[in-house]
Amino acid sequence: MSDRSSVPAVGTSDRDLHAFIAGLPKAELHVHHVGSASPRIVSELAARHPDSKVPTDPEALADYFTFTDFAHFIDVYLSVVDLIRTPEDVRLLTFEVARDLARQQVRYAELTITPFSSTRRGIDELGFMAAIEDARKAAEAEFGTVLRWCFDIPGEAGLESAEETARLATDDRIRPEGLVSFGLGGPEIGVPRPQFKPYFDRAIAAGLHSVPHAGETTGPQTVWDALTELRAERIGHGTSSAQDPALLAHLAEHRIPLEVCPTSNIATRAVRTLDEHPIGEFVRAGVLVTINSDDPPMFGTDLNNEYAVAARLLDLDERGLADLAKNAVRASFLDAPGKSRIEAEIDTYTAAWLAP
Ligand SMILES: Nc1ncnc2c1ncn2[C@@H]1O[C@H](CCC(=O)c2cccc(C(=O)O)c2)[C@@H](O)[C@H]1O
Ligand SMILES: [Zn+2]
Repeated sequence: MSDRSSVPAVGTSDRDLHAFIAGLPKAELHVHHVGSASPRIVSELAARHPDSKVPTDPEALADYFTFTDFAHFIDVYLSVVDLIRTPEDVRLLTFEVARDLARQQVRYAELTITPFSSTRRGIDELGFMAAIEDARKAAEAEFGTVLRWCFDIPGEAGLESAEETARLATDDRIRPEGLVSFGLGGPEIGVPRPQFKPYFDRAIAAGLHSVPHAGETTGPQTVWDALTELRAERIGHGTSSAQDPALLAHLAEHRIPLEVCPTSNIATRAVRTLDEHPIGEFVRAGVLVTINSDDPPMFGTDLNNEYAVAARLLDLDERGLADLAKNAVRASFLDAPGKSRIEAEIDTYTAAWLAP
């Protein structure tokens, strides 16, 4: 544990809370595969494919990852998608993302992957699936971090992308063993959720959980649509739910967790400032909140920093942070023994930290 001898005995300094967070065992439920490519991974991929417009120098990359709005973010995101061209690129990305998660004491992560974006760029579908599975098994063996997949439809790419994603997620000859859920991402404006109902129905019938993004860049009706049409079990972001008290009450009553990604919402300009973030309203309404990082290097954050942001916005101490970490474990699609194991680890870690 860290050196805590120089901090006051009463209360907790920010430095102490950061150290607590850094060692806290965590689950990450909302993080995108390509959006997790660190500057180191981006540089390595860009060096493999020097014709790309993505800068390799970390300082230039920080500038490149400054977004004017959500549409600009998606443009930049797709330029990084363009760097992933072979199954070996996919394997490298996946394994290195797991390494970055493990360093933050993430024990379990559901990684959102958009296979359509890779197969339409010419990567062989079976090669793609073999690459993520190979990385998943190697990462679990080397780091002890368990990875699971959410395949998401990039909604703006149209129903063709929905059909392709549903096919890849439900065909027993193709779907990877680590797949647990089915999602929907990308811009929401002009991409109504109900049109994706048949694809979610197929995925749910194949045993997958429904976890669409909704209410990130449009109003609460999108969240209602995700619940009623797509049978969402968790909501990606759900930020605009705060505008609808009946929706908040519904989320609380039905124990539908929100995957909150505070820094992402500022970086994409979905929310103006952190102080205006509705996370406090969610908690006060009794909604189960989980803390996530979305596209951490692109937003200049990581999961530990998101917990620190949450601690500030919700005025949490160590016990409050441990409860948040347990929320994510409970809201995950990990099996019951796996959940109990991580929850026990969180309790043991917190008790040892707080012991006099
Ligand atoms: N905060 C976020 N909120 C929402 N989504 C986010 C977020 N972060 C990352 N994503 C990812 O962005 C993808 C978008 C990809 C997309 O729209 C698109 C459109 C047209 C063509 C193609 C193509 O591949 O040719 C792709 C989503 O599928 C999702 O996985
Ligand atoms: Zn997302």
